[in-house]
Amino acid sequence: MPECPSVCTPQCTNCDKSQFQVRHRTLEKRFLPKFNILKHLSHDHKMAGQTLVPNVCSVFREDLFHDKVAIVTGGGTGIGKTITQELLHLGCKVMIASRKVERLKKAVTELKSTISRSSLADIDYLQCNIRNEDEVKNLMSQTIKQFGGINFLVNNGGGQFPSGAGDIRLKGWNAVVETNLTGTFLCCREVFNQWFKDHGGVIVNIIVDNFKGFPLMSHSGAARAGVENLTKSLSIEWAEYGVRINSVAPGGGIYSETAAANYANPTMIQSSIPRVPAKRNGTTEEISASVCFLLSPAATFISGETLRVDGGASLYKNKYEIPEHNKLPGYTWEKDLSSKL
Ligand SMILES: CCCCCCCCCCC/C=C/C(=O)SCCNC(=O)CCNC(=O)[C@H](O)C(C)(C)COP(=O)(O)OP(=O)(O)OC[C@H]1O[C@@H](n2cnc3c(N)ncnc32)[C@H](O)[C@@H]1OP(=O)(O)O
Ligand SMILES: NC(=O)C1=CN([C@@H]2O[C@H](COP(=O)(O)OP(=O)(O)OC[C@H]3O[C@@H](n4cnc5c(N)ncnc54)[C@H](OP(=O)(O)O)[C@@H]3O)[C@@H](O)[C@H]2O)C=CC1
Repeated sequence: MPECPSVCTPQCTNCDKSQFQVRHRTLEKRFLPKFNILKHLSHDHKMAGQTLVPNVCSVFREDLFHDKVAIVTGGGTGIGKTITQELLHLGCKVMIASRKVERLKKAVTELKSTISRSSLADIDYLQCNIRNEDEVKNLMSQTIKQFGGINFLVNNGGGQFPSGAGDIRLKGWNAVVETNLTGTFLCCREVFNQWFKDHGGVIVNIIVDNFKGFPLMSHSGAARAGVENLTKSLSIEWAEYGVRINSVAPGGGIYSETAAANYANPTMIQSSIPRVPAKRNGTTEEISASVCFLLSPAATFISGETLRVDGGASLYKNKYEIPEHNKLPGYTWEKDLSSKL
């Protein structure tokens, strides 16, 4: 066990681990190759009666976003939750939004307890299915009412299911496209119409590493390619209103329990490791840092861009193995003429 880098925090009331030890185990857990080992690490650690929330350790200065308001869709789980934690740590007020109220409530209770008394940070949640236009309109208007405006929108909510393209039913295709492309568009349009048009603001869209196609998730690959192009169009259309917009494309598999739970085989995300030059999955913290960078004044000259955060995976091997076959024969005039004889 390495030495605790910061002030030691209380012991867990269920076992004898310190908060730092638990944090260390949590990180270890992310990189275990065999998922079944997780059962040995799964009890809920409680510090002074509360479920443990790991310390945030941002590379950015603590007051960076102290006068800012952010909306993070899908902010109650996985990558979105880490982004929310880091924004709060940097003094931001954050509204998290998604479909499942229980998950949002739990995240708000956990994360509220991490905000120090001297901080201007605050967090609340709103139920919002980003596919529903009225709910998206309500998300923007309620956030403005509650926090006095909006500076940042992080379009993180999204997802898909794995399936060969030949088996995707229209309803499934529409569900994925409406979630990832239409949902992102609705959030962008509404934040622009209700606030950014008059006050400016910054948008970051979370997409995926689809740069070599996205086999077995073709619906999501197509929808996210749409978001990447939308990012470019809006960066031009809305520049004169003081709006910047960029995308972050996580790749190589970013481990979180909720992300893994979406796959029938929860080791699916780990299975991408051999195809990542960095030879590991990414962390939610690595995605969050990129998002905070793009939201920050360090990125005021960056707009319309997609930042790949993938340990080099998008430049390396495709995850899809093609079996040996002879179904795509070459064309020659000789063969063509002989077939006509
Ligand atoms: C097999 C190998 C694959 C390669 C794996 C590589 C892995 C490493 C790389 C990973 C990169 C990306 C990771 C992530 O994105 S992690 C985050 C994942 N999180 C989510 O995906 C959560 C959100 N997802 C969803 O909520 C849903 O998937 C969906 C977007 C579809 C939401 O739609 P809705 O709530 O409307 O869903 P419904 O359940 O009502 O379904 C509507 C129709 O969609 C079809 N469907 C849905 N699920 C499946 C499924 N599992 N299999 C097949 N079809 C599905 C179906 O037609 C549904 O309608 P019916 O039920 O009436 O038929
Ligand atoms: N983990 C990874 O390896 C990668 C993830 N990504 C993308 O990053 C984003 C976050 O994923 P991750 O944290 O890993 O996984 P999670 O499953 O934890 O996050 C998905 C989030 O999106 C929310 N969401 C889904 N559909 C909707 C909807 N219709 N309206 C509002 N919110 C919605 C979910 O909340 P709720 O269910 O409550 O609605 C959930 O909080 C996703 O867009 C994902 O596709 C991209 C590349 C790789």
